[in-house]
Amino acid sequence: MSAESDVRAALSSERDETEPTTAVASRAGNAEQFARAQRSIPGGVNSPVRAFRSVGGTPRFLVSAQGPYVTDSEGTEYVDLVSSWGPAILGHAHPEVVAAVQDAASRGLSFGATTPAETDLAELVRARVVAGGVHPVEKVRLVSTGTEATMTAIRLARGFTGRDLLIKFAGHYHGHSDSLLAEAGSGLATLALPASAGVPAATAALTIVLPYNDLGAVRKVFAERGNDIAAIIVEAAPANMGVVPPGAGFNAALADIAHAHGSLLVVDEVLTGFRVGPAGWWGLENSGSPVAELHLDAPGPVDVPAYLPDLVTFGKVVGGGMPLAALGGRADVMDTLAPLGPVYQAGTLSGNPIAVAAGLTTLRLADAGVYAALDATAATISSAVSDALGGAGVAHSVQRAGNLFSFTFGSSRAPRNYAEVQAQEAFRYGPFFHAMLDAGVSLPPSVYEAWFVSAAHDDEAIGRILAALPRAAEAAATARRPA
Ligand SMILES: Cc1ncc(COP(=O)(O)O)c(C=O)c1O
Ligand SMILES: NCC(=O)CCC(=O)O
Repeated sequence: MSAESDVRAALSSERDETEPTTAVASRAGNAEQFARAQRSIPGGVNSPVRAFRSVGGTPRFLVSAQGPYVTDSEGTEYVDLVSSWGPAILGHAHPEVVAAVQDAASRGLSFGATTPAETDLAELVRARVVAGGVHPVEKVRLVSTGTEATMTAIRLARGFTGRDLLIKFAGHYHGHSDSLLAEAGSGLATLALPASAGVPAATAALTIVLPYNDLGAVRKVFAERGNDIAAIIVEAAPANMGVVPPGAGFNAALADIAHAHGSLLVVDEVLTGFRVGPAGWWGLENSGSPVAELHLDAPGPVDVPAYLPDLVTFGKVVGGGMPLAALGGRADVMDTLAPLGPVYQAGTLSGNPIAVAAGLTTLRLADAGVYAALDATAATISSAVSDALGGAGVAHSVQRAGNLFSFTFGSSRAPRNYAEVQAQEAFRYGPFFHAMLDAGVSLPPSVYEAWFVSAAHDDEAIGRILAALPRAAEAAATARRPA
């Protein structure tokens, strides 16, 4: 008997009767997997957005992913429009990224010490975030999740300004730290949770939630409490209540208002950063791109004033599919972080060498051709979905922010804030989603999430999506409002 089979025998003698072996487990179907997962994991998921709660049915248990496809434990392949919620811009398991990860792993999984490669990544982030020769990201710190990046950014803003109040916008999601969960988008929107239990009232009271795209509301709060406000935090282009692009000049006005009161502007590019363009949404807004394409509400090209964020947060693409995120910004603010300054932030796995290798390789590969492919694929798919819905008589609007897009049902008027998003006929999405899934296309399991394309979505993958649309649109058309 080999040592391995000894260990297996010992383990199986301790195993409870219902617990399958790994070999059986990986062959079991999705329903069986879900039942098993729910016995050991709350709700069977490690992040609520995976739970299919708003669309119903059984989550697919994925075992592999390659290019534009994911494969579940039943061996069914799906064209993937979740892309790991954003990171997979090159498609899944890009060979060069996998090779970089394997190479890094062979040299050690984690050192808990400084490495040359993490400086390479910090330099690359600084260099890429540029418009008109201006680099707003002067210094960078690497962390492991987007949640940590925004949590650290607001602590830093509070420490730097010596003020406690924060402004966030309804429907924006910045991860799950206590200060940022009020009226948050993403899974809280999907589950219709106004906030999270467990956040102390005293903490929640320091976050002022305002309606999005409403500068009057921002000006009013600053007029009343401007001297106590540490920062405004805003999704660069919101994509966690579906996609709701900022009105023309909105972000620039936020910067002006904050700066006029000695507050900071924290622009959250965890989702948009290095996905919507090489320099993120800030880069698009400030690089002379045709503004009408960015701000769908604008009648034509608009002269959007340039603005500078004080802090910017990154996640998802910057880690190339590994747990890595970052915050960066003004050197004087960033240097308030320990060990130089009094604001503490740390992490056993911060700047993990394998994650850094994945992020560096992904960013190096994400060239102009990749962004052109993402934009073209997003345009093709979003127009085709809109045509199919229109053909089936489903009133809807398409929202786009660069290559991010989503749809709202029930009206052709594009929503501009969370209240307008919530007023839609969300019940049409579940049947639409399941018709797509049955046809082998995996969409985000919530109407409140953006769709994510990759540069690996080729004609074959796009063809499969287009072929699935007529029946899905029909399913949306015939959906009935729940009693
Ligand atoms: C805009 C934004 N900020 C922050 C986060 C939190 O990132 P993470 O899930 O890595 O904690 C997300 C997504 O999850 C996001 O979309
Ligand atoms: N747009 C929503 C997310 O990216 C969140 C992913 C997660 O919380 O698992």
